[in-house]
Amino acid sequence: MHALSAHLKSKKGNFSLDIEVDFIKGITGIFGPSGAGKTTLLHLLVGLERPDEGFVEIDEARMVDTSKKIWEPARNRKIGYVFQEGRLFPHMTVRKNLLFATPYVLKGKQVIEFEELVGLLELNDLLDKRPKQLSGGEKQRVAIGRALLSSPKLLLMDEPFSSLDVKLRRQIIPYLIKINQKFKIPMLVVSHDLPDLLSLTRELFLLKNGRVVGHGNYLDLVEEESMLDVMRGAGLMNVIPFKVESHDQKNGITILSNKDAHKEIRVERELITDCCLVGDEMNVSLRPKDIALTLEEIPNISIRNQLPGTIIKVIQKENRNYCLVDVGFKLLVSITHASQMKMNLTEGKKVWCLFKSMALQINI
Ligand SMILES: Nc1ncnc2c1ncn2[C@@H]1O[C@H](COP(=O)(O)OP(=O)(O)OP(=O)(O)O)[C@@H](O)[C@H]1O
Repeated sequence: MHALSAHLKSKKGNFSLDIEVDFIKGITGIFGPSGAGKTTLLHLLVGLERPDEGFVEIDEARMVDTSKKIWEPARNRKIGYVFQEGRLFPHMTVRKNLLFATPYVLKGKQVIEFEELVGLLELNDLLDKRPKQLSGGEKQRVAIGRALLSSPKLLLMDEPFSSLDVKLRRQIIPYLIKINQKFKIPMLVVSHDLPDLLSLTRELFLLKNGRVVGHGNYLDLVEEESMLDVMRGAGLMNVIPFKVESHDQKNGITILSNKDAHKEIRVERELITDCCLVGDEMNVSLRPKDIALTLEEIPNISIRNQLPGTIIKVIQKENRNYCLVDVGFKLLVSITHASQMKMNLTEGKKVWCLFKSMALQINI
């Protein structure tokens, strides 16, 4: 069963949108440069704009079909929508804002408990305040809570993290992942910040000029030169799932392991006992420019991580080249054109990827 299936066409001035989206479950990211049509797409799905042509189907039910003159208003679509700027009711307290959508939920059908949600989003101390007394980040947390309390079949979020500081992102991102896994609410998240989006999901739709130019797993998409171009300005990043294997207090390091890879891989990170226990799973970011390539392993060097791999793709850009290296999972490495020429880095070549333990950033 498809959570969402839609094909929409819309024209606004010089801008035309013609987009097909289809997904079943999990979290899907929508990434694209400013003006690509991300917000317009969400508006069309949720019912804030009418398409010139097309359909929207949620859990196999047609919400919009221009050929059959079907048009369900937003309130019937069972879509939770978190606006870019939150958009709370200014005259209501946080509690009333949160509870606003719940009367629509049939008794006994509500899947998300108010108390549990308030606790997880840290809204307890805010319940009696009004939106104007809240910071941007607090408003956003309330907006996310309100959307979830309507027990939607689908949750759409437009730049949900833009006003949150790093600490709150770290709290909310794992919560959204948990919500998605626990309540099976599929989510469509729009962002122009790639590292943020990749902390949530690697399943992406890439939008440009009102069209879908790519759809699939981030690491497969970066292999396509045209898609790499769409993503390049937005902070290309490796986001790798790891598990805390052990903490070595004596040497001040934490060992992380990745068992999703086609071979077991261990890396070292500076000790991270403050946030993570043995067994915890997390996404770890590693910037392509923080990885060096060598043609052999280097003993007696302070760089703690050296992973052998094979170059599967070389992408040449003006003054910066990219190598996609299979080390068990795919790593995107950025190198200068001069290094590529000097080391004769070509597809199929065996290399070692070197990165300092400090280059591994714990996202969540
Ligand atoms: N009412 C309108 N009339 C004419 N053009 C419009 C109108 N609203 C939006 N547009 C144009 O539609 C295009 C898509 O806008 P949209 O807000 O969907 O993009 P976006 O990808 O969400 O961008 P951003 O990341 O900057 O929010 C833009 O070129 C915008 O100028």
